[in-house]
Amino acid sequence: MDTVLIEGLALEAVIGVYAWEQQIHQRLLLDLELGCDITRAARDDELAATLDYAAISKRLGSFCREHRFELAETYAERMATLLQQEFGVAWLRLTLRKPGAVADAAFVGVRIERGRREQ
Ligand SMILES: Nc1nc2c(c(=O)[nH]1)N=C([C@H](O)[C@@H](O)CO)CN2
Repeated sequence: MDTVLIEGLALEAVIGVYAWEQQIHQRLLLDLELGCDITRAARDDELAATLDYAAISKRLGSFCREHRFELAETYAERMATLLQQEFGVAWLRLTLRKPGAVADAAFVGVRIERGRREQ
């Protein structure tokens, strides 16, 4: 299966289990691998035949502006569902990092895979 990539997408979100975290915006970093057969897009040089990484990046930015959750897990799961439902993504691997959340770690976060990966 081919893959459309988005790496290091910086998102501003209200996230965190503590009350003070619900009062501020924090930066999240998102890496996405999106399963997609790019054969027809490449053959026809046609954006409409593939996943538009610019449109997806923009939509995820608006999603973060419209929602607030406590857990990284919740953001990850909800963004995966959005990608499946709004963009028809059959398989995805999503890594969500929360830089600076743990003082001695460069990143903390979650990684999930959803859907069935075709060969
Ligand atoms: N598995 C998780 N653990 C923790 C989360 C989380 O979202 N998932 N969040 C926090 C706090 O919000 C933390 O990021 C603030 O320092 C703690 N553990």
